[in-house]
Amino acid sequence: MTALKVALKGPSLLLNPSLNKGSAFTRKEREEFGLMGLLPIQSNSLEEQQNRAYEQYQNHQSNLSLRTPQNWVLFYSLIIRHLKEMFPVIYTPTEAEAIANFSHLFRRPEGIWLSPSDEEHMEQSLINVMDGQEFDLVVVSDGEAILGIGDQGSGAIGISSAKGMIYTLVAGVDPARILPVALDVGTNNKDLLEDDMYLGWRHERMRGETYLKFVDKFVSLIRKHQPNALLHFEDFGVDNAQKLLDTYRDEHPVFNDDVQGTGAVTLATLQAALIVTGGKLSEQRIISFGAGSAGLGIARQLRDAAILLDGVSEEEANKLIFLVDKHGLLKQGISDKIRDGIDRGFVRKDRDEKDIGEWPEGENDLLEVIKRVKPTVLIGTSTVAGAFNEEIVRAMAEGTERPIILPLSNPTSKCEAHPKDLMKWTNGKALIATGSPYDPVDMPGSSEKYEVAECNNALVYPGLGMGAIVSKADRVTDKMIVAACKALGDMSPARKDPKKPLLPDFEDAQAVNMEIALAVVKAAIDEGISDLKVPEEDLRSYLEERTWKAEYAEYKYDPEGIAF
Ligand SMILES: NC(=O)C1=CN([C@@H]2O[C@H](COP(=O)(O)OP(=O)(O)OC[C@H]3O[C@@H](n4cnc5c(N)ncnc54)[C@H](O)[C@@H]3O)[C@@H](O)[C@H]2O)C=CC1
Ligand SMILES: CC(=O)C(=O)O
Ligand SMILES: [Mg+2]
Repeated sequence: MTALKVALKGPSLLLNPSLNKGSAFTRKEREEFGLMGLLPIQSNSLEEQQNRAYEQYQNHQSNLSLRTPQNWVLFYSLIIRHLKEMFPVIYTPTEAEAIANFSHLFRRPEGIWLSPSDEEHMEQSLINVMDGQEFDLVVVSDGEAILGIGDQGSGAIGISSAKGMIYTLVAGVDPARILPVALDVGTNNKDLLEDDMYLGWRHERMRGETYLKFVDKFVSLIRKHQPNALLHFEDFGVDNAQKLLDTYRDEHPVFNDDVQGTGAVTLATLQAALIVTGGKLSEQRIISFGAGSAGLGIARQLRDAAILLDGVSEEEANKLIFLVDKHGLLKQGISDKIRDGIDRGFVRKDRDEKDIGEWPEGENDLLEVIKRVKPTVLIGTSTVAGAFNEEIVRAMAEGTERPIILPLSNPTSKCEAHPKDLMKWTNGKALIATGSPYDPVDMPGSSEKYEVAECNNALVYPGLGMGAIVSKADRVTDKMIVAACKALGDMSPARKDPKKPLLPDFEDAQAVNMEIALAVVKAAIDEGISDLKVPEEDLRSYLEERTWKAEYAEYKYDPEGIAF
């Protein structure tokens, strides 16, 4: 193996998470890099370091200490070794707690914060953090709708970081080539504004034209300094998520995870469930409870898939979906309460399909909608914990043999239902997937346990993004997303055995995302938006060669070598 040329020495090397090996520096490296005396005398293997770190992790009072790692190889290799156990700690549900307490837990900076109060320094701030380096990926959040915990102001950096870490863990995007960004545009979260320790801009959240101009300046600077970087939008508020995606998606490779990633993972889940129940997508009656970024993203993805796969018209496809938000069913009679930006095609007529008939005047709640629609699929992205209660679920189970129920709100404390209750109330008939992880649950009438699939965009976006990065596609297109979706759906364990979970386990997330990335690269080439000239049979090894591995390289000092 050829040695890596490294330009940093002494404490600067130990403080650089990309190059730091901690106690794994060899005696030879310690002498060459001015590290003698800066580390205890023993030299460890990566495995020995992992064992120590795991012991510390197990003994630690709080899992929140896992933030801001000081040695990336150790950090990522440890999590990969215990993926299933540790994934929820760096992601949902623990990440929500870490973000909510961001200003209290803050120790070391990560990524970059950009704020309107320092707008004149925006370009220089980016130049400072980029330090002449090229990035493959920029993950940005403005913190308005973090998971289901709402406005978290400058704590947004936590979700940008976590989503970036998952790109590395699951798809092998080089962590040194990922830039997490928080757009600190103020907050309307009173608790934060009243907290003396709050580290963000103490200002009400910026809205309207000034907000859009600020974001536009940021996107223009990214396009200027990092013209090839994939721009991933995360946890923007519902009024901005789709708008920003529509504004930039034809200009630059951009991706909104809550809209597109959630749509993709949910479609893959549903396709697997339909193999078990034996129906076509276009024959379903689907209720999407919560019509925000995720709920609408899912509705659009399902509608588009019904058109593409089952050949139905757009009008027919729109009618498959019943959107229920906080004012009940979105129907003509409550038009004044329906947010701008919701596709009018999803708004139901006051007199609906034959067997549904006239909707009662006023607001029609979820129970009313369930009783009339007799849905086969119920999806939750409402952030309302326990919304799928016993009455609702039993009413659904009366109208369909195998109810497909997907309570997707995160973190666990916001989930619409606990899978064990769904199993109980449907007498073991429900097909379930959730947004956060759950332990297997009892199945009434069976000695076996039901493994609940985790229907979280993290199972699909890393491979999708990696595919976009490696193919150097100049946009992220619907066809690339459909390819990702299909690749994921094809790997569903339920396809082979209906008792198995609807999606592959997160334990297998790396292998799964390799297939997704491959499918996305092929789709980009087929669509003519990638100039990659690699024969199809070599694409897998091409992709593997570009996958970052959590392994140490041997170092050799060179003043012209790498320093980041
Ligand atoms: N499993 C997954 O992969 C994903 C899960 N999510 C989860 O979905 C939830 C929503 O996320 P976003 O769509 O980004 O947020 P959002 O704020 O854009 O949407 C939430 C929607 O729920 C509606 N809502 C609020 N109270 C309601 C009520 N009582 N009844 C019906 N609807 C109500 C809101 O009006 C809004 O339209 C969050 O918990 C988030 O963690 C989001 C993205 C991916
Ligand atoms: C999974 C995700 O993106 C969310 O809960 O917002
Ligand atoms: Mg999200």
